[in-house]
Amino acid sequence: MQKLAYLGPEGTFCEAALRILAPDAERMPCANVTAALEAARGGEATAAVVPLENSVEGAITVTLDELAWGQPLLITAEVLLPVEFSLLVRPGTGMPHIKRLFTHPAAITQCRGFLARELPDTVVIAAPSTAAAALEVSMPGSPYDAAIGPAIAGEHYGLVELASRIGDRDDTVTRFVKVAPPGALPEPTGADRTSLVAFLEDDHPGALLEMLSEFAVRGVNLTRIESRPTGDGIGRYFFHFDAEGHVADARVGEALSGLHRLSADVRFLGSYPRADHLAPEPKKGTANAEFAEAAEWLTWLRSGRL
Ligand SMILES: O=C(O)C(=O)Cc1ccccc1
Repeated sequence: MQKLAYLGPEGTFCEAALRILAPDAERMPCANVTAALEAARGGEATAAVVPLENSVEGAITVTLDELAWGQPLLITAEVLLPVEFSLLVRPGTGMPHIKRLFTHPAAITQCRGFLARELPDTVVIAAPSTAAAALEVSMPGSPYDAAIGPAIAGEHYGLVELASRIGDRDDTVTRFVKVAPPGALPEPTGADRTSLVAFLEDDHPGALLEMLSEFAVRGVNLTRIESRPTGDGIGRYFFHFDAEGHVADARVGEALSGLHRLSADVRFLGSYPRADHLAPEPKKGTANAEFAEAAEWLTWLRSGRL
């Protein structure tokens, strides 16, 4: 049976995502994203499930950075989870009692409107996860008066739901990914996504444009692009790309070869089925059969037997 490390403790959104991806897996809750990924790297877990991006706030940067550095891991699956936030308190706590609130930074940014409107004077403190915050608030003598998290975390830790659906938008979706040590890639399904990281070999005008052109000229659509600091000083960045298609697709494979020619430092983060099952229609001239036909034509030219 597979054992999946995830951002714990019990009751996180991450656990809900894991249950969708692998209902029968053994679960290994971890204190943070780094620990979950380390468990997958070290073999204590088969794989890890971690949050990657959010439809309102964008990237979960700790995940992007952890995947870019250290021992390589490959994304093998993704899931899109609608997230609903609840305000969770110990029984007997009312709104006026909430002086200190504890929750995950992604929940803080997605409940900004509610916090400004209903709890303008409350001090908001970042927690390792929503369920870690709920667990902490449930402790007698906790320095925190409330948590924001999934209703299920409130139930699990004996808290009361003082308000529900407090997110700024009620259609917020978080994308979680399953990552495993390098191994066989998931088969192409026709509706896939490929993730990678590219470091600039030398900084010059148009360096990013050159990278983007590798995708553009082959009709590969990007679904996410992110720049992250390398840590080597102000102005030094590397890039995350999510592209439509599978590395087994000629257009994606050729775009990756093109990137490799531009920069020796390209980290492949996997090709895996899209959770939304959207299968893009390849642009004219970029289908696998068209690449194969063009390669045959080139072989013929090179043979000189015109
Ligand atoms: O803390 C959690 O429950 C998580 O899974 C991370 C998170 C927090 C807020 C929105 C989406 C994911």
